[in-house]
Amino acid sequence: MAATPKRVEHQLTDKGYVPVYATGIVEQPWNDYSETDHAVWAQLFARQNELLVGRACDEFLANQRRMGMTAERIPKFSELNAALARTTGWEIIGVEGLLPELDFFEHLANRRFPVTWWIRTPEQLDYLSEPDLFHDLYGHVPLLMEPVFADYMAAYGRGGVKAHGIGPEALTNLTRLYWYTVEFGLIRQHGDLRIYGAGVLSSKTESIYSLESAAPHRIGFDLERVMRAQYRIDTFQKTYFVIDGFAELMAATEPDFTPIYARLAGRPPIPAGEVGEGDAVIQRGTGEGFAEGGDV
Ligand SMILES: C[C@H](O)[C@H](O)[C@H]1CNc2nc(N)[nH]c(=O)c2N1
Ligand SMILES: N[C@@H](Cc1ccccc1)C(=O)O
Ligand SMILES: [Fe+2]
Repeated sequence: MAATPKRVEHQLTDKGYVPVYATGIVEQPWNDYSETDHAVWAQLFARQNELLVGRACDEFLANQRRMGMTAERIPKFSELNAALARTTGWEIIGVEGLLPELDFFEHLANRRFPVTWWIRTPEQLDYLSEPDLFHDLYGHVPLLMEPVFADYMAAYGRGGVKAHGIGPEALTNLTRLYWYTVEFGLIRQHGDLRIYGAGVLSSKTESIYSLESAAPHRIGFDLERVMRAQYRIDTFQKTYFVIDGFAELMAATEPDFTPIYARLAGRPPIPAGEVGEGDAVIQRGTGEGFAEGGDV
C-alpha cells in the first residue's frame, strides 16, 4: 500500500464530518502503488464491469473502453488525460481526498476533475466512508468523455462558485442536485432504467439495489424537486431521480438559479424517503428497510 494520505482537518460536508485534506494538487505516485493496490483495482474493475453490462448507461462502458481504462493496472492519470484532452478538454488532477467546497467547484469550472491518488485496502473493498481512487476514477471519469455531460459538469462547477457566493442554503440546494445526478442519477435508455451516477456505478450492491429493489422510489427528474430532496450519506438512497437524457439535464440547469434559490428559501425540504405531491412517480417504493432520520 502506498504511503497513507496525511489528514489535515475535519470539516462538515454533505458527506458528513469527514477529513478534508490539503487542497494541493498531488502527482499520481504511480510507481509507489503496491501489487495489493493494483490487485484491488483489478478486482473492483472486473466485478463492476461484469455487473454493469445492461445496468450502466451505454456511454459509460463505451467511453471507459474508448479511453483505454482496463482492469490490468491502476490507470495512469497522464494516459487518461491524453484521451480527455482530445475529446472534452477535461483533465484529471491528483488530490489527497475531499477538498473544501470552493476549491472543488473551481476545479470543475476549469474542467479539472479531482481524483484521490490512493486506493482502498482489501478490507475496505465493499465500503469506505470517503471517495477513493476507485470511486473517483472508475465511477466519475468515463462520463467526462461524453460531451454533453462534460459540459454539465463544468457548468455545475461555475454554478457552485456562484452558489458559494450566494450562501449556505443555495449551496445545500445545489449539492442535492449533484447528489441526485452526478452521484446517484438514473437515466432512461432502451425503454428501461440505466445508471449514470458514479456513486452507484462504483458500488457493487447499490448497482443492483438502485435498479432492482422494490424499496426505493424512482421519480422523474424535476430540477426544483431535486433541489428540495434531502438525502442519506450512510445508506442506499431512498429515492432515485431519472432523466431522459443528458441533454434534458443540461437544458434544465441552464437557466440562472438565483431566482430558484430565492423561491426555494421559503419552502421546506422534502425528506429522502417521501414522495412529494406532483411527483412524476415512475415506481413508488415500499420503503422496506428504510432507517429513520439521518437526512441532509
Ligand atoms: C461540493 C460538494 O458538496 C461535495 O461534497 C464536494 C466537496 N469536496 C470534494 N472534494 C473532492 N476531492 N471530491 C469530491 O467529490 C468532493 N465533493
Ligand atoms: N444555471 C446554474 C448553474 C448550473 C449549471 C449546471 C448545473 C448546475 C448549476 C446557475 O445559474 O447557478
Ligand atoms: Fe463522487
